[in-house]
Amino acid sequence: MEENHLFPVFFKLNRLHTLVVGGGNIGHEKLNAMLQNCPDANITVVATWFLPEVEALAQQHHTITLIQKEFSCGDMIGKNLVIAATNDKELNYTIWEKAKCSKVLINVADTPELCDFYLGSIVQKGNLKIAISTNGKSPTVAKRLKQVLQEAIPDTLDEVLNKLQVIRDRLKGDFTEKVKQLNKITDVLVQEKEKEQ
Ligand SMILES: C[C@@]1(CC(=O)O)C2=NC(=C\c3[nH]c(c(CCC(=O)O)c3CC(=O)O)Cc3[nH]c(c(CC(=O)O)c3CCC(=O)O)/C=C3\N/C(=C\2)[C@@H](CCC(=O)O)[C@]3(C)CC(=O)O)/[C@H]1CCC(=O)O
Ligand SMILES: NC(=O)c1ccc[n+]([C@@H]2O[C@H](COP(=O)([O-])OP(=O)(O)OC[C@H]3O[C@@H](n4cnc5c(N)ncnc54)[C@H](O)[C@@H]3O)[C@@H](O)[C@H]2O)c1
Repeated sequence: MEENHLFPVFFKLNRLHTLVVGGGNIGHEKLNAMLQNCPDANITVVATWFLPEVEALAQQHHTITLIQKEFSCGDMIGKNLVIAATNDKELNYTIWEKAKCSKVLINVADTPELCDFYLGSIVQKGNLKIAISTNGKSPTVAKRLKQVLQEAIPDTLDEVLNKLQVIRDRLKGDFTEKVKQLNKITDVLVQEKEKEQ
């Protein structure tokens, strides 16, 4: 079976500065995805025009800056991540070239081969977050799987996480002993599943 070699990480987008080039459908989709995960994400959107939905997001989130203009190399200065989401493939390629020169990580929405990272489909339940990737094979399947997992994971799991955090903070002993105790307490989570089988 083919393998997915992507390595998932969870970025703190309020501590980074992201540039999105393009404020149309895809710019909006990517902006929305970031804000649903991190409402105070620090994002600058550069585009020649913006969808009203993008303008509305900028109104709701004061950490979003919209700059109406054509992309220029200077836009890359001080950015950590870039998403190229214009409808101009050549321009997206130029943005990729500039990102490479500046050593900035880039996602080129219309060209997976040029992407340093993909956005995942995200399941959210309180403190729990699961990121899904299909290796770029089918974002639609990623979305469907997200819906299935969103339903299947009980809301009470967040209470479990909070209680475990209290226990974790109270546990005494050295690191190995703590890990042993936490594994013992949470053993029931896997035992229940084994009983069903
Ligand atoms: C997960 C999600 C995150 C997000 O964007 O928030 C995401 N795409 C989502 C939706 C979605 N995207 C597309 C459709 C239409 C149906 C279809 O094609 O299936 C739908 C479904 C819909 O909208 O219902 C079209 C599409 N997408 C890409 C291309 C380019 C290409 O493949 O060449 C094209 C064709 C453009 C064209 O044909 O013109 C590329 C990428 N899309 C990815 C992520 C990355 C791979 C993720 C993975 O590994 O699975 C990757 C590689 C790069 C990236 O964008 O980061 C989000 C789920 C939303 C949710 O969870 O609700
Ligand atoms: N990755 C994905 O999930 C995904 C999904 C569907 C489509 N796509 C691809 O994404 C691309 C964008 O599609 P769209 O529907 O958002 O297009 P769109 O026409 O809705 O928006 C294009 C945006 O690019 C901006 N733009 C164009 N030239 C510019 C310039 N010189 N400087 C600054 N901004 C400029 C426009 O101002 C506009 O905001 C398409 O190539 C499409 O194939 C990707």
